[in-house]
Amino acid sequence: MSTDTETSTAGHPGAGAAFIELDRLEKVFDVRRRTGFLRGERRQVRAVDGISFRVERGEMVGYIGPNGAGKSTTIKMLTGILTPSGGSLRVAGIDPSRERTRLAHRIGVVFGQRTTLWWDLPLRDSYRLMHRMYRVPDARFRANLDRCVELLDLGELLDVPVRQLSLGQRMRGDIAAALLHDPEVLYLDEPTIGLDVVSKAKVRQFLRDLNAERGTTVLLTTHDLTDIEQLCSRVMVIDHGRLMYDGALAGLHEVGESERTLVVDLERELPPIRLESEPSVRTVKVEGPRQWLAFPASASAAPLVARIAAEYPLADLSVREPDIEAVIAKMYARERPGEPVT
Ligand SMILES: Nc1ncnc2c1ncn2[C@@H]1O[C@H](COP(=O)(O)OP(=O)(O)OP(=O)(O)O)[C@@H](O)[C@H]1O
Repeated sequence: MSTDTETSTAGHPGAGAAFIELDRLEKVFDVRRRTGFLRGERRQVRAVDGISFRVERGEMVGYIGPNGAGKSTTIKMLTGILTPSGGSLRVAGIDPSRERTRLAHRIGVVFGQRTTLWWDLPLRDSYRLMHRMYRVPDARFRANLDRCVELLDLGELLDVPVRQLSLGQRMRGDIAAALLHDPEVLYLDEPTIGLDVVSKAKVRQFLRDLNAERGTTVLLTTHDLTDIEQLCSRVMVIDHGRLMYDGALAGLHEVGESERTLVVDLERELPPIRLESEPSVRTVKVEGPRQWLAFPASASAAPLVARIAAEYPLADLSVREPDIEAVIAKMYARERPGEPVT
């Protein structure tokens, strides 16, 4: 880990500054649009519109919102790729856009949709290049690589060119690449997108262990609320560049009145399920022996499943999580647009 003196004071709760600190951060893009021959108009897009928050060292925080909400723009400013138009920003006491190279040694980034690996090289060679680029001491590099190879199950893949890897294999390869230089903070942009259930579970378990064992701070962007549920004690929701909510996931479900759906397969076609003891449960759709029941996302599915199993001939069932867009749409319906809910 780094011996930088700034971090030793900046990272501790109560010592004044948080590990990541945004104060009324803004990013405005100038966009030109052609409206006709030799004619165009200029427009400003406020991608990030006065966002303030603090993240303490070792926190795992979800950063979610619909498409175009401003998540990637925030992460790009946190890494120093983009310079803010207004407000201020510090990561480990460093201003990212001014000292991007110094910060690069202390952060790791994974973009689910793009790879930082060399397409034509085997994973092993990409890692060797990163070893040189980040000037990681040999012993530390080997220890980090061995650990990632073991926990992310990369042993068989090290000599395979990146372009031949499946999406899940490539994602695990990218996560390892982001961690070889021992970053103190990891930004993950959709790390489980397109992965199957087994790969998702593997990635989530790895991130949990990383956070518990090394205290790595994690900021996670995802459209999958299960990622947040399983990894983050705190979630921030943004929309139209503004912070709409900052708190526990359960609180978000309450504020958004979001619902999960229980998909029930009965052994035969029956009238819509009615549970006298569960007034908050509604049967929203029936198709042959399959029925869809909506229930509050903040409630546990277990008692509901037990009731159905006791009263109906149950063949199979599954639970569907609400999607982020639906949760936020409901938040909008209740709150005035643009105002943080907490
Ligand atoms: N380089 C750019 N030039 C102009 N506008 C941009 C640029 N980058 C982003 N934007 C705009 O800023 C807004 C926020 O985009 P951003 O990529 O941060 O959203 P996002 O929350 O990451 O969305 P997604 O979930 O789709 O990745 C959008 O309206 C987008 O069109």
